[in-house]
Amino acid sequence: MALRGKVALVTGGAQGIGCAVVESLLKNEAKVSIVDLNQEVGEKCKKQLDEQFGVGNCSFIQCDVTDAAKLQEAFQSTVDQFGRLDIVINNAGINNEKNWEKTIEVNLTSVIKGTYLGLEHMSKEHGKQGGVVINVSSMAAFFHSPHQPVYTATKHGVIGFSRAMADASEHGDYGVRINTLCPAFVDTPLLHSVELEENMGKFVKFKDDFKHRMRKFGVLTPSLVAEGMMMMITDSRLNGAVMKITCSKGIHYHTYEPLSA
Ligand SMILES: NC(=O)C1=CN([C@@H]2O[C@H](COP(=O)(O)OP(=O)(O)OC[C@H]3O[C@@H](n4cnc5c(N)ncnc54)[C@H](O)[C@@H]3O)[C@@H](O)[C@H]2O)C=CC1
Ligand SMILES: CCCCCC(=O)/C=C/[C@H]1[C@H](O)CC(=O)[C@@H]1CCCCCCC(=O)O
Repeated sequence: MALRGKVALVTGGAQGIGCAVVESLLKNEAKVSIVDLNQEVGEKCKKQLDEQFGVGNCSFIQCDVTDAAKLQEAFQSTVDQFGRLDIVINNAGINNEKNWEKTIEVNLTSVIKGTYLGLEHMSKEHGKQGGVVINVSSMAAFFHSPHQPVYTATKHGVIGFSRAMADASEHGDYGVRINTLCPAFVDTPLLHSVELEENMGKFVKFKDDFKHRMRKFGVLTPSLVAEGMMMMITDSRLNGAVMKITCSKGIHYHTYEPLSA
């Protein structure tokens, strides 16, 4: 599955799921722009990937995705450096019920902005060649919980927005596929935030329920999530798809009732 000649931008690409996806993209010969808030981790990630895949195949751009101007600059810098844009993965996300406004900004507002910026650089309505956008939601959009009310809301929103935009792209002949990824628990640093009062506020008292669900449902590896991501990137039939990844069923898709006439 060569992606030679294709260019990808991954937000939150410095660690966790994003880093696993960046590695998969590089393995398949894409060029990748890593966009992440964390300067130290991002530079370390790029150094490791340069050693593994050779210099010149990926770039790191330190950027807070909630800073609209910086995010726009990151997209433009990617196109300036690699000459085009074909794949956008809006992956950056946080889990903070105390600063819940920030959670909405990162997990939903910035996914919307990243999708629109992707269309600016990929859509046929802008004279571009087309492409694919993958927005990262969560199984929290299907199994709500008492300790992540705003995180849950943002992940519901990602699905609704992405499916509506997929329809808009089809009706508007944008040539851009827009799909959603919904992993269950994944073994990344984000998972540990549920233990912290600074993240969860008053909801931290529900952390035992969260940990019970982790034991019950299991914890995925970032590499399996990256495998699902690559499937949605390369399968040109998929637009408006909602991929679920769980320990019990692996990689599968949510099916929706067809719109009644
Ligand atoms: N870990 C899990 O159990 C699950 C995670 N997800 C989602 O997957 C996505 C990735 O999460 P993980 O890899 O687990 O988390 P992580 O915390 O390991 O990585 C997230 C990355 O996003 C970056 N980031 C955070 N805020 C940012 C901002 N404002 N601007 C730019 N970069 C920013 C961080 O620096 C970090 O490198 C998130 O959207 C998360 O909600 C979905 C389901 C399960
Ligand atoms: C706290 C940051 C990481 C959050 C990871 C995430 O998205 C968790 C979602 C759980 C939510 O908090 C409540 C749940 O039960 C969600 C996980 C649901 C997994 C269902 C698996 C079902 C199956 O295997 O059949």
